[in-house]
Amino acid sequence: MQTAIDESLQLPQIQEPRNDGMPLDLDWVASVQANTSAIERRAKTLPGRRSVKKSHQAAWLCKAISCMDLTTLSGDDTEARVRRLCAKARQPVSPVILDKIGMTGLTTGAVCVYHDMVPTAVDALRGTSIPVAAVSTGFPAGLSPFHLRISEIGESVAAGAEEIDIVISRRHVLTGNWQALYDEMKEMRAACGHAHVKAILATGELGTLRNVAKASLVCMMAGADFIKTSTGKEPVNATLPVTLAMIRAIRAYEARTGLKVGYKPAGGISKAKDAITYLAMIKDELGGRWLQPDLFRFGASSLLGDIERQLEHYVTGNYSANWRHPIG
Ligand SMILES: O=C[C@H](O)COP(=O)(O)O
Repeated sequence: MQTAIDESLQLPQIQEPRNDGMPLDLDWVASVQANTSAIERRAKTLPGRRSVKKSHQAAWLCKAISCMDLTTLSGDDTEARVRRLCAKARQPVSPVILDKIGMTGLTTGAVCVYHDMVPTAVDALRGTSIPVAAVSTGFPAGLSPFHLRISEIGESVAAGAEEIDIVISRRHVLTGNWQALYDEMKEMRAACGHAHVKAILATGELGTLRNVAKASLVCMMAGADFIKTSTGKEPVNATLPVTLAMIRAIRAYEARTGLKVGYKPAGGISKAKDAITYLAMIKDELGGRWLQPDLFRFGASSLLGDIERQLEHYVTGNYSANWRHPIG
């Protein structure tokens, strides 16, 4: 039993130039449109458009794992929980199952934790190439004093985080203060240094898809390596319409600058079939190159459990109980 790896899932990873951003182009921002009803119509058709079965489905699910920021962001996180999460990131699926589908060396794309847990995660992932992502800048509201948000980034990087998920000030979007958003993002990107920065837009709090598209563009102009939908703490987190608005902004930015920016839907993605819908949408709208962990991540705390159940079903014909997958 071998996974039929679709060619697009296996593209050799080419090192992309980092997005260093560009001067803020307010005319471009002002011209951004988002046709909400057309986007919503298209998003509705997506779940039924592509049906992948059996070995192809197993391959797509392994791809989803390799592009996952396995996350714990709870007030009651402990070092022990983070160590268990990291063990899961190293070996996300039982070796017996992976052996049966002919897959080796599978890990998650990263582990994502609060700043306080970065040293524990770095220690637990030593000897692997799995990066630690830290949510910094007063996550999730992003309303702590700006100088503290900047120093939190520096501390997370010093503690070993290679990726920093920052939260933007939603009020800059809601008041149309694009200059303030650009300046804030640019300063945060500079504070990250060599660490890659994911800009969390908190799209559920931005009001309109047009705002989402504009905020995406401004963050990319200011040098975001990734744009990310949500903290997971807003009332509405990742959705397909928001994804379409954001990835079309990524496409427009690449067309204008030649630079590829990554995309991270996060919050509320917990089903394997939803993960496949997202991957298919990315492939359709941005192309197969984006189906690699340097350009695409799921931010998810419970998706891995459902993917494991589906892979186990593929191999054994039986579904395991949820309690057998307590982490991820
Ligand atoms: O960035 C990741 C999110 O906080 C995870 O959200 P989730 O717990 O709904 O999967």
